[in-house]
Amino acid sequence: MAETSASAFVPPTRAATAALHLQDVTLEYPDGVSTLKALDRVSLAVPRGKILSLVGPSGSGKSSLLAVAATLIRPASGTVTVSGRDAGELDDAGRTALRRTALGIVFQQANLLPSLTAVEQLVITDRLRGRAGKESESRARELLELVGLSQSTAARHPHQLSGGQRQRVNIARALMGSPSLLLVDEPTAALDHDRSEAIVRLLVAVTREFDLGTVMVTHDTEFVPLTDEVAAMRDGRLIEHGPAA
Ligand SMILES: Nc1ncnc2c1ncn2[C@@H]1O[C@H](COP(=O)(O)OP(=O)(O)OP(=O)(O)O)[C@@H](O)[C@H]1O
Repeated sequence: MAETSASAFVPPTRAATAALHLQDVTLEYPDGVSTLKALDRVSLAVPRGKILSLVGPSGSGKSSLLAVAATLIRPASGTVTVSGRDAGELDDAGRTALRRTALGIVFQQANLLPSLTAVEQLVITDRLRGRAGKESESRARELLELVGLSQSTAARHPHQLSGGQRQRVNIARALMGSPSLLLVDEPTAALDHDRSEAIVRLLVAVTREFDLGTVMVTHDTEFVPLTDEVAAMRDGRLIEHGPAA
């Protein structure tokens, strides 16, 4: 898939509909007699069609931000809006539905089911959404091809795939639900230099292709300039946010 430039034009109306909008989000954990602020009044918007790198030292709050954006944890205060919907106004069932329809999550470990082929890993997510049939399988095959996996690779089980191929299956699986927001946690942690670069380039390409807002937590600052924006965290606070280049 052809990659477009990082400065690709985004029409103002589309840019105005953020895939993710955090406003004054604070998340606290109990810490002995006091509380620890894992997120301290974080405000951040990620427009559709853009990929943001989230960087910062260990313990700075990156995973906490992803968990709040994924609506897996409710913040103590502030608002989390995914694709125009305020997650704070939804009950558990509403948040689960939001995750299934608007969110794609790529965890650091692929967490693929050992007994399923690559194509089956994608099809099963459609079954969980109450969809099934031939259409699911053809969409799964298309997505696997789009992320660079051949039809024969699509028929393999996880133990027959390389780390980079497993990560590609992981990304394709996150795209099955046609999300508007893609959250990616350390996608290159287990990969060598060239495979890491290829995965970041792939994330940039799918961000464009599917008009996603993508947040990628990364320690690999070398590949940050391939993305659109960078946000840096320290001690639960967003200390910098601007163009990645
Ligand atoms: N479940 C929890 N209970 C208590 N404290 C937590 C919990 N999860 C995270 N923390 C604390 O919140 C802070 C932010 O942690 P978080 O995992 O978000 O950081 P991070 O930037 O993702 O770190 P890393 O790069 O090491 O993954 C840390 O001080 C951490 O110890």
